[in-house]
Amino acid sequence: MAFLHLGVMELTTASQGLQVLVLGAGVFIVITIFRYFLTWYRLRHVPGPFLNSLTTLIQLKKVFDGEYHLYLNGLAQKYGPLVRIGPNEVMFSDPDTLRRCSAVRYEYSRGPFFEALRASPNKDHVFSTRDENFHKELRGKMGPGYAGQENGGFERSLDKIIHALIDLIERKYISTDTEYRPIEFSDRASYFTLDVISEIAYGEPFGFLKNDQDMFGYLEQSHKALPFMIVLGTLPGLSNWKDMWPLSLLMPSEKDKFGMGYMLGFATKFIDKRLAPDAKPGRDIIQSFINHGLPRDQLVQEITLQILAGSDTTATAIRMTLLYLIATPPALRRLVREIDDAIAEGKISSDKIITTAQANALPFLQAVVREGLRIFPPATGLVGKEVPKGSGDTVHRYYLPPGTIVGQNIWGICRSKDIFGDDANQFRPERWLTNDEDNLRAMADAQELVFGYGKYQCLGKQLVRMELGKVFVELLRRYDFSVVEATKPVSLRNAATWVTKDLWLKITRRTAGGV
Ligand code: HEM
Repeated sequence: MAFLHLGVMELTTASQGLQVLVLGAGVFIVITIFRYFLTWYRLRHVPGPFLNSLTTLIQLKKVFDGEYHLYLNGLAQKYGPLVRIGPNEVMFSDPDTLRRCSAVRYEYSRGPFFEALRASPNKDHVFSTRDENFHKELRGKMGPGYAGQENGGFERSLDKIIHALIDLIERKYISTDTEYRPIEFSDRASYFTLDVISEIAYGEPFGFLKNDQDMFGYLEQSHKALPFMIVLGTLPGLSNWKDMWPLSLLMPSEKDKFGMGYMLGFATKFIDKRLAPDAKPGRDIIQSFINHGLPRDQLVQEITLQILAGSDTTATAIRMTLLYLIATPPALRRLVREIDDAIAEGKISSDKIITTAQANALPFLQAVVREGLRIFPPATGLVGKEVPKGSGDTVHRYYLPPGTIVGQNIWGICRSKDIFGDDANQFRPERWLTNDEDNLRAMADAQELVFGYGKYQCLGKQLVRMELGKVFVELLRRYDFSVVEATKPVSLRNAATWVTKDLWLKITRRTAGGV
């Protein structure tokens, strides 16, 4: 009997346990639905596709489709200046709102997307941190290094790598009437920028150009890692998970023999050598960071970030501007004429790499650089900022409660007909030579936003300008370029950043005006 009684008691306890469990699950589901509803309700007045207001998965699909920039711009054209693109995300398409979100005085902060940019689990660099005070402190310490102060500037380093690029072309890729030697220029542009960054950071290039090879499988691995990064960047709630076990195992490690992990390991060894008690101080960007008090671990993160932030973006600017030039003969002819005339008049030395001061004095070259960055912004992500705590904000007459993520449609800004005229979709550097000061100011103010603005503005902007000013002159004074396959000159995918492949070019030596 006692045995039976015990059995009944156990059954009762088990069914009570089950009831508590079911009740708990029920409460959890109700709270989740309620919170979900509240999130949806907060932004119900902002126009946008209904499905987007329910889930971020729609965006995720569009990112994987590879034309995210066109999708976002299409939404802007359909729904207006402010569109709801996710449950807690809106997107704007005008310069004023972009400036507002990044200006010091408006106290917006970074949204969760930025955490996806971490190179190591739980370690932030200046581009990933969401702690506004830490971000400000880092920018203060690194600003002089990025500006090239204290290390004699970037001129010599850039010239060295431009020589390496020319040397590679001369060794392997000059076609003639009798020899056909096409070059896949997309990767070579990345090799160039990766060597620039390593030369500037470590005083030695990685050797991509010298070896004409994807060193440590860096490009291959970053292309493979892209889907993972896309998911993390688009579903920001997941960003923190990747820093936890077991997902943290997928993150680059200093022990890796290839890819970003190898770069991390390389940076660590380099910094340890530099910080050793008997080490001689260098004259480079890292020494500037050290002099301004950046500790060892932070140095490793920042130096790795330079590669992440500065290589593919600048390579996109180089490869796509060159492609637009090839496809626009009047602009190409005018640029080549400007270069040839400058050489003939002694404004550019005939046997040395053009200096930045000389490049800055060539108006059409500067117009080409601006136009290339405008027509094809290298970084097209939303880089969403968060509406400050307190009373929220009002954008385009829509109230946005605190915590709303506000993303930018930089593609739309750069292709705006209101700002750039009816031919905004055409590559036309001549637009920058207008005498209309007001129009020029408005265009320049909008185009500059490809580098962000204010407290978040790109720290590599000055270096990029120098690279672009030099590289086009040094290529075009020597060579003619043509595409190999006119019906599909390049393979492009946009996933907030660009994945570019198969830009096959034929390079021939110029017969006149070269050095
Ligand atoms: C054409 C090339 C480039 C473009 C278009 C570009 C664009 C951008 C953009 C849009 C941002 C983010 C702004 C925001 O959050 O609102 C950014 C941030 C940043 N970029 Fe660049 N970038 C380029 C090249 C470089 C290079 C060469 C470097 C370094 C060597 C670099 C270093 C950085 C850093 C460190 C940040 C973070 C700034 C901060 O957190 O305050 N970038 N860049």
